Amino acid sequence: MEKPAMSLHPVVAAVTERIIARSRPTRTAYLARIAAAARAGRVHRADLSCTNLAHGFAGMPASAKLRLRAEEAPNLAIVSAYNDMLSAHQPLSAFPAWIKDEAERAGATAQFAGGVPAMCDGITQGQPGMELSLFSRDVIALSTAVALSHNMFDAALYLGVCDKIVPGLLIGALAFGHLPAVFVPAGPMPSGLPNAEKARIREAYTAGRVDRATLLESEAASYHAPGTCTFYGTANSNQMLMEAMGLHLPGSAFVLPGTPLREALVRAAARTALGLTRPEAFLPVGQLVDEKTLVNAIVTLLATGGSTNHTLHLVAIARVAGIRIDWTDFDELSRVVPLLARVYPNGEADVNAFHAAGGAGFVLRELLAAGRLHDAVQTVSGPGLGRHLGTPALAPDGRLTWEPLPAESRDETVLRPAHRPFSPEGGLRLLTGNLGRAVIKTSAVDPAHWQVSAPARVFASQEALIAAYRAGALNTDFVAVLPFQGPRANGMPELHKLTPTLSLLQRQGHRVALVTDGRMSGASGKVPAALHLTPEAAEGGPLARIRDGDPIRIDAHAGRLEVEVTADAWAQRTPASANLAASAQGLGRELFAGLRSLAGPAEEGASTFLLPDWVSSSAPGQ
Ligand SMILES: O=C(O)[C@H](O)[C@@H](O)[C@H](O)[C@H](O)COP(=O)(O)O
Ligand code: SF4
Repeated sequence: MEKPAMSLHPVVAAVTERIIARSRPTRTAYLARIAAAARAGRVHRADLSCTNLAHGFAGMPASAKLRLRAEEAPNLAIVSAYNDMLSAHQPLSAFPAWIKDEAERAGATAQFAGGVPAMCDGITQGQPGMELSLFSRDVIALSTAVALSHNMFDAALYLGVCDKIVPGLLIGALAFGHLPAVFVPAGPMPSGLPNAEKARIREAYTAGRVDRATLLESEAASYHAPGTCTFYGTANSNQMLMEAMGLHLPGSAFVLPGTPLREALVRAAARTALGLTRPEAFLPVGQLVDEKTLVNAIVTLLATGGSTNHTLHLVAIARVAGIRIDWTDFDELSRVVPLLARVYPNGEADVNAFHAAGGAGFVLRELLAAGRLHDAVQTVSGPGLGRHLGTPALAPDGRLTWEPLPAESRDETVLRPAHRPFSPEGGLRLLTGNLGRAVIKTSAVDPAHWQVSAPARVFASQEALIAAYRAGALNTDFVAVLPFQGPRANGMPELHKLTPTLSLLQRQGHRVALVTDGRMSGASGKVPAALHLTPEAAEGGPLARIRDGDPIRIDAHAGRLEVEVTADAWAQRTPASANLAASAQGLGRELFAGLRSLAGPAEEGASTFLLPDWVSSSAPGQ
C-alpha cells in the first residue's frame, strides 16, 4: 500500500548533498572506470581468447558449453559464501543448482565463479579467531575479485548473509561495479528460545547460579536450525540494508529457508540478474549504489537500531564506489530518523516477529512516506524505491507474487509507523571529546544509562575484566577502558564476551560503561559503550594515556566522551604500551599481519584497501 510521501526531510537532503560534494572527485573517477569496463549488449567472454574461453567452459555440461561457445547469451556468475559453519549460510548449498536451472530455462548460462570464506562470529566470539573477523571482510572482497577476475560474466549473484560476508561481497561487487548484481539471502532460522531468556541464563551462569550443561542447553535451544540467528545483529542488519539499497528482491530477507517460497525467490533472483543484462535495462551495480542509496542504508540502519559494525562496513563499502561517508553523517541523520523497530537487543522480539509484523517493506514504506528516504534511486527491479516494496508470497498456482504491505503494523510492540515511533531519534550517536571520536548504540540502552560518569578501570583484555569481576573487584561504578583493541593492534575483535558481566553489574545497580577502540557485536546492547574510538591506542590515540581512577564521562545525549584530567597532568602522561605478541600469531593471525598494518582508521571503515583516486584529505564531518 503506497502512502503519499512527504517532501524529503531537509537534514536528509543536506547530508546527501554534502556527501555528493565531498565525493565528487572520487565518485566521478569511479563512474568513469565502470563505464569503460561495461559491455552493455556484448558478452564479456567475447573479450577472451579462444584458449581462455575453452578453459572457461571445459568443465561445463554440453548444453552450457554450447551456449558459452556461442558468445551470445549472458553468463551469470555465482559467488557464494556457503559453508556448514554458519547456520545462516548452510541453506546456500542448494542455490547454485536452482540458479543454473533458471539460466538454462532462459537460454543463458550460470557458472559457480567462486566461493568466499565466511566466519561465524558466534563461534569465534571471545576466542582468538575473532581477531581475524574484521579483516575476513576484506578477504571476502578479495576472494570475490578472484572469482570474477575470469571476466566470463555479464552479471553476478552474491550468496551470503552474515556479518562480514555481505559487506565483503558488496565491496567485491563494487570493484566489479560494471556488472549488474543481485544479492541473494537465505533467511532466518525459525524462532527458538527467546533472546531475553538466553541472556537471562547467560547472566545466571556468569553469577554462578547455573552450570555449563544448563547454559549449553539454553544456547542450543536458541541457535537450533539452518538459517540466520534471529536477533537483530550485524547479519540481520545486513539483510535490512540490502532491502533498503534495492539489492534484494523485495521482502526476500526474512523468508524462512527450506521453503518453496525461498526457492522461488532464488530462482526469481536469477531471472532478475539476467534481465539486468539486457541493453534496455542494463544496470551496473556501481551505478545502483550511489550517494542516495547509501544514505538510504544509513537511515534504515538508524531506524531499526542496527548493528554498530555498520559504522565501519558502510564506510568501507562506500569508499570502493568512490563515495565518502563519515560518522558525522550518521549522527546528523540519527537525530532526525525515527526508531521504528524494537528487535533484540533493542527489544524482546526477534526478526521472525519483525517480519510477521510487517517487516522490511513496512519500515521502508514508513520512512519513504516520512521523507526520510530517497525514492529516486535504482533497484534491481527498476527505478524508485517505493515501487520496490512488497511482501513475497506464492499464489495458489505456485507463482511468485508480491502482496501489498499491511496498512498498519501487525504488532506495535515490535514495529511502529513513523508518526508514532519508539523514539523520535535513531539508534546511533557520534561521541566526540578529548579522547577522539567514537560511536555509541543508544537504541538498546535505557535512557537512564545514556550518561555515565565514573572512574576508569583499564583492562588489557576481556579476560582480565572478567577475572576482576570473579575476584569481586568490580562491584562498583566504573567505566571499563579497553585500549589496544583497534584494527592495527589486534584486528579489532568484538568484545561481546563482556556483555553478560557488564549487564549483570548494571542490573545490580552499578553505573557501568565501556570505552574502547575495539568493537562490540551487533547483538550487544544494554550497557553504554563508546566504540571504535579513533585514533586507536596503537596509533598514538589518547586512549593509551588513561589510568585507573581517571574520571570518565560518557554523555550520549550531548554526544560527548571526556576524560576529566587537568591539562598539565594529562600532558605529563606517557602513553601505555601493550604487549601484542599473543595477537601476532596463532590461529592464522601471523598471516594477517600485513592486513593489520594496512588497516585504515575505524572512521574510514578500517579498510585495508589502498584505493586509487582516494585522498583521505578532508577531516571527517566536512
Ligand atoms: O555482530 C554481530 O551481530 C555478532 O557478531 C553476531 O554475529 C555474533 O554471532 C554474536 O556473537 C551473536 O551473539 P551471541 O554471541 O550473544 O550469541
Ligand atoms: S548471525 Fe552470527 S552467530 Fe549467527 S550464523 Fe551469522 S555469524 Fe554466526
